[in-house]
Amino acid sequence: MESVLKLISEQRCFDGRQLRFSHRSQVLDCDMVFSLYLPPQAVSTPVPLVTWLSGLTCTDENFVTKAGAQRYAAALGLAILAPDTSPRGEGVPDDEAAAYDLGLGAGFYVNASEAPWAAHYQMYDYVVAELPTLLRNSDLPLDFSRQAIFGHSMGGHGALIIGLRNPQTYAAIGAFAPIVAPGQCPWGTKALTAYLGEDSAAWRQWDARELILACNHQAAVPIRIDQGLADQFLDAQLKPQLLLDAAPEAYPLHYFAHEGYDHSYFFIASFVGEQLAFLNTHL
Ligand SMILES: N[C@@H](CCC(=O)N[C@@H](CSC=O)C(=O)NCC(=O)O)C(=O)O
Repeated sequence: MESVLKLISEQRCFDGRQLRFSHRSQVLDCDMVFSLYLPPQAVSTPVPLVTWLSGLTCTDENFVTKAGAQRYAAALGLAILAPDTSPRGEGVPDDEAAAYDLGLGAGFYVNASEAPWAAHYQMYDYVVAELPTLLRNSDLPLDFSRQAIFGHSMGGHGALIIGLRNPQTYAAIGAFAPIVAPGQCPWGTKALTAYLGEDSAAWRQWDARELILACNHQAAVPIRIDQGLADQFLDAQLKPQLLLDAAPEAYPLHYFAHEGYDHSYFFIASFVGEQLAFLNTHL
């Protein structure tokens, strides 16, 4: 049977393979592209899968080209899946003012319920269900019984909500400078209002702070957060203290604050090895 995943590029990297695929997405109703790093170990055995979610304005390529994660993934024997951050293409709506924080490049990893977004902006279902199913149905050497998820900023929010809502799938969560309470920051309230409507009760299932307040701590998924203290978005958008205050003392939430680091991929590249090592201890 012909694969629904079309390989569009392949590069050798740290003795593994950096791959890029295109495919039709049914849930997003558009064509999509994603990246997948396979470490050298994948030649002989299925490897654990770590999903990376990028932030506002990104495609699948920002992480692949800027984070320097492949060196660590190769050493640890981890595959890294990097999806895009929103649906794209003809007919997919964007913000009327083409703002960077809504619409294209800003899917927020939620399932939109409001027009005109709902027809395409179903990024939660895409990341949690459709993309893993496509990978399972391919012949790629991935071990789906060992998965973790991490991300940056909007993607850190995505990793937190997806990991917290699916403890049976993801063994650990990592986040760089995440939006921890989208219902309490300008980026989040703008996006959730557009995608989910004015009623903030509908936002709770998409808000990491609300999820950690409500979660069953017997099934707590370990979390590592890295946050730069020179991050330009720290006080207005990210507000990590809201999550730290909401989590019970016993929750396995490990928070690392880093003096002098900003919001950029230079920060991510500086600590991606530590994040992957943390995720790997739970796989
Ligand atoms: N253009 C905006 C800021 C956009 C930005 O900083 N995007 C970050 C993620 S922010 C949260 O989700 C990012 O990862 N950018 C891509 C990159 O390669 O750096 C502005 O100017 O304020």
